[in-house]
Amino acid sequence: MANKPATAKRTMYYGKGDVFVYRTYAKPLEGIKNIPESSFSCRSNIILGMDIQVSLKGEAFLSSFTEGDNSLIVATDSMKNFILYHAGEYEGATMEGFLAFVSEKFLNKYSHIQAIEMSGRQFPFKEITLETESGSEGSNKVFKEGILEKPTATMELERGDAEYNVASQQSGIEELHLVKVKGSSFHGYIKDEFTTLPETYDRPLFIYLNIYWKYHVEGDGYGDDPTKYVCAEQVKDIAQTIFHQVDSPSIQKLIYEIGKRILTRFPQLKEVSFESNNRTWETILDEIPSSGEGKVFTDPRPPYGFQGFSVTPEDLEREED
Ligand SMILES: O=c1[nH]c(=O)c2[nH]c(=O)[nH]c2[nH]1
Repeated sequence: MANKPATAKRTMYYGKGDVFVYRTYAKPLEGIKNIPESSFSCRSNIILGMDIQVSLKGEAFLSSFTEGDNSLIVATDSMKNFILYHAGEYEGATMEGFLAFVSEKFLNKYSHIQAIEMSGRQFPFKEITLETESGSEGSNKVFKEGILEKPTATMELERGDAEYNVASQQSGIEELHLVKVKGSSFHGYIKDEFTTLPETYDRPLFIYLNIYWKYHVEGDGYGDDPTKYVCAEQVKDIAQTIFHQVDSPSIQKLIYEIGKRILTRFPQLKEVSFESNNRTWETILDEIPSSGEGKVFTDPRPPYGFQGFSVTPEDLEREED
């Protein structure tokens, strides 16, 4: 009889999302490398705020799906408690470090878990500024929420024969919304019977940007050695600086330039990747006679365009040659 084809590994996981963790007075993140594009130097971590997601994987969970046998189920409610309890135990300074710490604790505690995937979005609380007789200074007690862009992290830890292995790891910053009112163009694209878009030599380029990065050595992303840690705030500042400096012919070229600068500043990274959206405003009035360069725009109508691209150190080497 012919051999049966090997059955593909089935999808199977369960977990908890939106585990909101607010840890106060975590260890400050200090001693990061300074870069020319950013004045960012420290996260006080007076509030380390995170929205965490956890998924557990393993063959041991099969009977819970097929038989309704819950005897090996860690209730997702207990997962939430586990994460919150360990937020008090964590002695490090980064969300990446916290995810790694909790993942390891889960695998230690429940030997039937084969792999655990955790991800998080950080809420950057910013201290409010107080005006005093000697100038303005930051409050160390009152913080405001509401900055759009958020640092992210995701990792998967697998149980190996002798040790735990990091199956994947990525850090990022999401929801960076940037508009450049002049100095961007888009022309030279295919013109055929489907083309209605006029060429532009100076468009108001509005982009939504998510940027992600991976380390050569996963542990560098935990922040235990702050000189190796890449801060989302610095990556954001690089993206903003390049957007200001480069008169881009397209979003494609713009994100490539941002990626190269990030890899130049942080050689500990093996990849930077992008998801970008084009939200360029629609021009209503191209000229306002009384207002010099003034124009009037409105939000674009759907649909929107997008790009995905990753940049690696080989791109830097190729350009050096
Ligand atoms: O930067 C851009 N890249 C494109 O591929 C594209 N396509 C389009 O219609 N507008 C733009 N802008």
